[in-house]
Amino acid sequence: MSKVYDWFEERLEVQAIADDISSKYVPPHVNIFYCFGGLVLTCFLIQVATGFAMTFYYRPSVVDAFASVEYIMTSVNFGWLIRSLHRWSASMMVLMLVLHVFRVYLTGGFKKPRELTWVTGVILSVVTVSFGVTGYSLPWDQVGFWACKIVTGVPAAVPIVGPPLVLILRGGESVGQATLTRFYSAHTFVLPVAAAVLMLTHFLMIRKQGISGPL
Ligand code: HEM
Ligand code: HEM
Repeated sequence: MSKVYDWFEERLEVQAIADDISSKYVPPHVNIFYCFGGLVLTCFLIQVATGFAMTFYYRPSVVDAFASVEYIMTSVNFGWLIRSLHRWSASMMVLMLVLHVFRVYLTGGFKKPRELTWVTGVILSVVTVSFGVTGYSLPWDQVGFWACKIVTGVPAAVPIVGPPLVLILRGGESVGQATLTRFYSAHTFVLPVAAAVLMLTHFLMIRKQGISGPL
């Protein structure tokens, strides 16, 4: 065992990493409410795993989407469980996020020097809501279709930049295949990459500064 350790230590200086991890202690004022951020991350990881599993069967076409979700629910082994987990954990992620923001706000965790952690958090909350909005339309059922029509129409109220923004979101004048393709691409590629990068930044800053002090 020690030979294996020495081999890695000589090449990668693993002891320095172990020292860094084991030299940090949880301060006494940290209580159960400080778990909410980690719970948001846990929900996100469940979403990645169950969402990835569904991409094997889900078909992002206006003709096939609904039938493919029906197939996931009735024929795929444990498909009903995987989809239900995805649905429940999506709601839990938003709930944990709200509670996390309450904790940070009420303990003053956003104050100097943690402003940038708060800013990455604000962008993360927009990304999380966008996950929910795009995912909700993917089954292309009645609620999903009309939600998509309403949500993509909202920017039209903004002068000048609004109408072109609607075109970009819909991929055309009306909601159709181009819109579903865009929502699917956003839901399973653009947003996951954005979330991963933002979370890494969020965590690196928290790691560097340590948790905020007691009230
Ligand atoms: C996907 C979303 C998010 C994840 C995974 C996440 C994760 C975390 C984790 C694990 C911590 C460590 C302490 C704790 O858990 O309480 C933390 C701290 C923090 N988060 Fe988040 N967070 C997210 C969203 C947000 C949002 C929306 C905000 C604010 C608008 C925010 C602001 C902060 C700040 C300021 C800290 C440092 C607090 C301190 O040092 O006391 N985060 N976050
Ligand atoms: C890499 C990450 C993800 C992948 C690959 C993924 C994939 C999918 C797929 C294929 C569907 C269509 C199947 C269905 O409608 O049941 C879906 C639906 C959905 N997703 Fe995701 N997803 C991911 C992350 C997320 C996250 C983080 C959230 C929430 C904040 C979320 C919320 C939803 C919602 C609400 C639905 C609709 C569920 C339903 O009506 O059954 N997804 N996702």
